[in-house]
Amino acid sequence: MAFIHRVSQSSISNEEFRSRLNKKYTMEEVSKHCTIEDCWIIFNGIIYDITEYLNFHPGGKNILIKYAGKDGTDIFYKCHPWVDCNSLLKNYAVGSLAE
Ligand code: HEM
Repeated sequence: MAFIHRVSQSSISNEEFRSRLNKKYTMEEVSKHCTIEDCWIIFNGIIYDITEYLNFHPGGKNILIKYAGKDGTDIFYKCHPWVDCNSLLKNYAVGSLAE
């Protein structure tokens, strides 16, 4: 199953993860990545490029694409507070939100 396959991949090192977070993006920049070919989402201040993950999301891509280029934190917790987003999307981190 595609989803199981993806989560069994090894993830990037903590060092690599931290260095990605050093890259800061403004909300304005994030909002440009709002299409099915180029889809970013913010979760707890971390920006993820979920373009590939759209195909694996168990809730489907249509529901997720509504939050493309936006902050998905609140809706994420409403839909599935038990899901460990940070570890699922670790490999897709591209940066963090500029203050
Ligand atoms: C980008 C971060 C997200 C990740 C990593 C993620 C991950 C997941 C996972 C792992 C499940 C399966 C949960 C389970 O069966 O226990 C799921 C289901 C679901 N997700 Fe997400 N999700 C994300 C964002 C969202 C957002 C923003 C929404 C709402 C707009 C959403 C709506 C749903 C819904 C409705 C289901 C349930 C599908 C069903 O019961 O068939 N997800 N998601």
